Amino acid sequence: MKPDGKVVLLGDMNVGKTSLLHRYMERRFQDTISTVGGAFYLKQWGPYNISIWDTAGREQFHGLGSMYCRGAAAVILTYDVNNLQSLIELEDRFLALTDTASTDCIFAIVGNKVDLTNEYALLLETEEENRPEKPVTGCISTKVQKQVHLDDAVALYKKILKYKMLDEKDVPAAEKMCFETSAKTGYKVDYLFETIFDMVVPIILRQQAEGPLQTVEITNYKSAKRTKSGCCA
Ligand SMILES: Nc1nc2c(ncn2[C@@H]2O[C@H](COP(=O)(O)OP(=O)(O)OP(=O)(O)O)[C@@H](O)[C@H]2O)c(=O)[nH]1
Ligand SMILES: [Mg+2]
Repeated sequence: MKPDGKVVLLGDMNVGKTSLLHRYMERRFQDTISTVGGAFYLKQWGPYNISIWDTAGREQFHGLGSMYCRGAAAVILTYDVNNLQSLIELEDRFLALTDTASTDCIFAIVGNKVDLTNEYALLLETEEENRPEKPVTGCISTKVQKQVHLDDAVALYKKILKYKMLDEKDVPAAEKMCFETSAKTGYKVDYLFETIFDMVVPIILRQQAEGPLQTVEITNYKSAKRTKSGCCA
């Protein structure tokens, strides 16, 4: 079975791409090992099958990135809110990989590991209804000042629009496409993926109306046979 649409997670090593996807699909957080190559999950969304690709952030796998992005309907650019360099890398190293994505690809910018910051308690209070499954306890002494603020992500989003020569009027607003998450606690993880899936549906419809040419995916012919997740290291 061929997926109807494709979502790709990109970002530096250690920012938590695998953990985010794992949290969303498996509903838990556990130790990860640094990703080699790439792997994907299939998510049923209404009548559609969406493949969500987890990529390797390590430099030596960089060349694979544009292959994974081929025909993508959405790209989730992920950084670590406690690591400014990881945001800079998105612009310097990862943005160009999205040249192979679908022409109407949507972009989300995600700052992960927000649970480690001293702002997290406040975020929880103001987002009462989005509380994680389990309240976070302890570790207060290890909380740190956030290094990257939402404004920085919004600024990057605007740079992406420039790079893609898109008009702000024609795309979702920056504020809507910049997220802060915690794969560890689950904070905003469902919200992130489900917002993206909803936005991907019209792109799938458009891709299907235009025929398969634009979305041919060499990468998953073999592994797509598997129902849950595959690996093509
Ligand atoms: N506190 C905290 N730790 C996290 C979070 N997400 C991931 N981590 C930890 O950060 C480390 C890296 O997470 P991964 O999910 O493997 O990172 P990755 O982006 O997939 O890294 P590569 O596969 O090398 O590109 C692991 O030790 C995770 O347990 C989070 O939301 N909060
Ligand atoms: Mg990984």
